[in-house]
Amino acid sequence: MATATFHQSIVSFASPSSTISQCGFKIDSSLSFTSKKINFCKIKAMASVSYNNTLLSPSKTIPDNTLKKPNEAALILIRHGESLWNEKNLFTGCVDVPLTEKGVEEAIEAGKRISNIPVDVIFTSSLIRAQMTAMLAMIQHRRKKVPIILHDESEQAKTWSQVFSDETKNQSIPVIPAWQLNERMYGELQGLNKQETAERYGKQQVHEWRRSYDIPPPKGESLEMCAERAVAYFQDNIEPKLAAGKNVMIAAHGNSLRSIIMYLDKLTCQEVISLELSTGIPLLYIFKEGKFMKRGSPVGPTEAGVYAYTKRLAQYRQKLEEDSEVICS
Ligand SMILES: O=C(O)[C@@H](CO)OP(=O)(O)O
Repeated sequence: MATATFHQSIVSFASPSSTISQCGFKIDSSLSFTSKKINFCKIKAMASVSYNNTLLSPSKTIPDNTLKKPNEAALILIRHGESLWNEKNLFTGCVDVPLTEKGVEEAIEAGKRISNIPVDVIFTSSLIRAQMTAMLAMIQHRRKKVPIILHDESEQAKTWSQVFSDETKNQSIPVIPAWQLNERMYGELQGLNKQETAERYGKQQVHEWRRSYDIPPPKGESLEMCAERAVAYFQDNIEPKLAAGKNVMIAAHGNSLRSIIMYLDKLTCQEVISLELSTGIPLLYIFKEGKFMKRGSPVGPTEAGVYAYTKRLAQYRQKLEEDSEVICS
């Protein structure tokens, strides 16, 4: 399948897992998503209209790097490094667990791989494993700008975290946490061991909960429901930044990123099922003239291939264009 071939070198296997805490929404209200079926084909059409509109007024800011050209911006996606529950093979979802030592190393390694790619703004989920990953990765960056988490949960939080030097602000990168980028809420599976759950309910059932597009785990979110909030957030808050020429990094989770990649790569509901993301592997896209172009995953900061549009990717893109009529049900 095209998806599997394409992602061969940059993505891999499912990892372990997760509980409830800071999803930013209540289970009941999240379940109301089920009634609103997402139609990616429709979203795609709407998105290209808005890209075109936005690009009529190019960015006014002067880029401070060589990669950026008018109407062009880099987008880096990174799944958090291994978490303590990944290590224990527990369903994690929105439970807020930190990285393991290996996860810390993965984040640092990811940072080295992207250390030559400019980053103007960082979006993370509200979960610590994504935030740790973003911070550790940025410490490796060549520009040595300081990533600073923006706290806008209250007026006081905003006021008390103000910076009063323009020079210092210039040497900083805003980090915007958003619950919409959180991992898929795994409902009553959170905290359960994946292997034991498969033994109890059957491999097939657990595979369906984990990888089907529109079947939610008990009292949790399906990928479709996760996509509904993650893609909407991406369109409303991240695309405008890219259209304005800002280079963006997103540190998030296996499933919130799978849904965003589904949107960026125009994957069908069938194709996204076989898309797996490894922990701590950065993926680079170039946003240009209203389109997202996948550039692969930098193996090292100077890897030439990252900056070229490879034949394989071109063929994949062509196939996606040919298949663009596929309707997601
Ligand atoms: O447990 C989870 O939250 C996720 C990611 O680790 O697991 P899965 O691979 O089943 O999507």
